[in-house]
Amino acid sequence: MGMRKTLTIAGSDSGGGAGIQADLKTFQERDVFGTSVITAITAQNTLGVHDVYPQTVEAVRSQLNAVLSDIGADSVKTGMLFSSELIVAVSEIIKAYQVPNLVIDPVMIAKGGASLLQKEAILALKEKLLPIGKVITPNLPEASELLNGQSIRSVDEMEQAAKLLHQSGAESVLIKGGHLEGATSIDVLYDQGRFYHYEAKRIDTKHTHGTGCTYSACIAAELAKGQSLPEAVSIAKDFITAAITHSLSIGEGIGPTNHAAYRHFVSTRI
Ligand SMILES: Nc1ncnc2c1ncn2[C@@H]1O[C@H](COP(=O)(O)OP(=O)(O)OP(=O)(O)O)[C@@H](O)[C@H]1O
Ligand SMILES: Cc1ncc(COP(=O)(O)O)c(N)n1
Repeated sequence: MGMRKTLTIAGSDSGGGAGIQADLKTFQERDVFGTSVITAITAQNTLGVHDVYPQTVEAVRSQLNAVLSDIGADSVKTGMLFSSELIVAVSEIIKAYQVPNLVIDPVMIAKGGASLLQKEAILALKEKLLPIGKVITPNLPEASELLNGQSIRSVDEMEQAAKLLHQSGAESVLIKGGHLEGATSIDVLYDQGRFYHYEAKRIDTKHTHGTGCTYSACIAAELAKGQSLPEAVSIAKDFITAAITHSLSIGEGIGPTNHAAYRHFVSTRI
């Protein structure tokens, strides 16, 4: 069969904890061959985003064509897409190459508050990308934004929101509960008419830079290897929980998660 391949289409985080860097580190840990298309360069560290340099549509198209015309992909994840013109270009090319297993992480705002997606791009995300995705993985503020500001404050409301996002065109929906309070952190998956809950002890740490990126990258890697979506999310939940448990105090601000933690402390199973 050969090695499975996963493509990330995302922004570069010079600080190494989120974006393209988190994705490629995760792919390596999960034993898939990682390729990348960079949508924007961020000058970023643990204290925040200093600058954002979006790439041109031509630059993004060219990278996508280079990867997909030769190497191909068994799955793909999108992270920071920044603008509606980049979303439209990415959607068209993914569709043209019929890339399977698209995981959409609808990255909108960095932990420090910097905008990673222009407000007017949300419509393009909903209309162009959502309908071709296998699963969308919003956190609570992102799910609210996609549902025109509807508040989500409990697991029941997460279930309702997941169903609504499915009705608006997403095949499956994983809403992440990292932003809820409580002793555990619960994520809700709505897949093929069923709800799945993924629960882990809430870890008391400020070092959570790149959690969403790492989680969706792991889901994409597992889908590339042929896991079902509920199983891929289950493995990714264990992977991200280990990465947060052993997160790194690097820099003065919000440190990155530890991508090697699952391999070191939980399992040698791939
Ligand atoms: N303190 C924590 N302890 C345990 N699990 C957590 C914690 N914070 C987040 N998680 C888990 O990490 C995963 C990512 O969730 P989160 O809601 O943080 O995503 P996100 O906000 O998109 O991440 P990012 O801020 O990187 O974009 C989810 O599985 C969530 O439950
Ligand atoms: C390039 C890029 N992509 C995504 C994130 C979100 O990650 P986080 O919310 O953990 O800062 C980020 N900060 N930078």
